[in-house]
Amino acid sequence: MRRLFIARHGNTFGPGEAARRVGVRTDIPLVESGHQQGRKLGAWFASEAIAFDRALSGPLIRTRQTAEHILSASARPCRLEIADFLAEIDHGPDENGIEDDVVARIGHDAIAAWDERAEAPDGWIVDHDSRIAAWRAFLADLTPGNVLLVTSNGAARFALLAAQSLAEQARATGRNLKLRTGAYGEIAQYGPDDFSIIGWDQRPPK
Ligand SMILES: O=C(O)[C@@H](CO)OP(=O)(O)O
Repeated sequence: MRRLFIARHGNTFGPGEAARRVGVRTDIPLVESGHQQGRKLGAWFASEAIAFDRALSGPLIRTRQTAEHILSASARPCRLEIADFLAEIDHGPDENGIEDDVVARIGHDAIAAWDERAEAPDGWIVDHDSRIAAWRAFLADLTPGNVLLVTSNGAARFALLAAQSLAEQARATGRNLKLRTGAYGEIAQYGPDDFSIIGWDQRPPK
């Protein structure tokens, strides 16, 4: 069996700072609470005796820093691989825009379509088919073990659409595709299209 742990990086905005739609063109580091979230994920996986046989991160600094925190808490840390398919999307005219301004431009329904069905809002640059193809290529490797993937909110959701059994489970549970910062999803893989979503958007307990 293969267990996939798909984590979103920690916070990139400090207390009192307005959240912005940061994408692939906005490479900002974690803030202090984001470092704490990374350390917390690492401590949680270590406490659950989950060590990783493979670890991948998107190229952005926020994902790499989070992955490094997780691996440094591990009893058996593996090498961190940088994987382009885990890179964040491009928010087009909304890139690095304050969330309230983005909502004013595209509306709540467009955000809901993105979070529920990965339908990109007008102007965002998201190659839906290539993203699904890249996740499929990754899921075709059935080597048993635990794999950590640290990525961004816009990129992680395509995992749930890349296999029929995952998409069906996500639909059946009415699961929102989104991950909060410092949260992760766990997927068990038993065969080429035999998956079980164990959890999604869960954060380590307090
Ligand atoms: O939700 C998003 O669109 C972005 C944040 O604006 O996510 P991430 O920070 O994970 O790139």
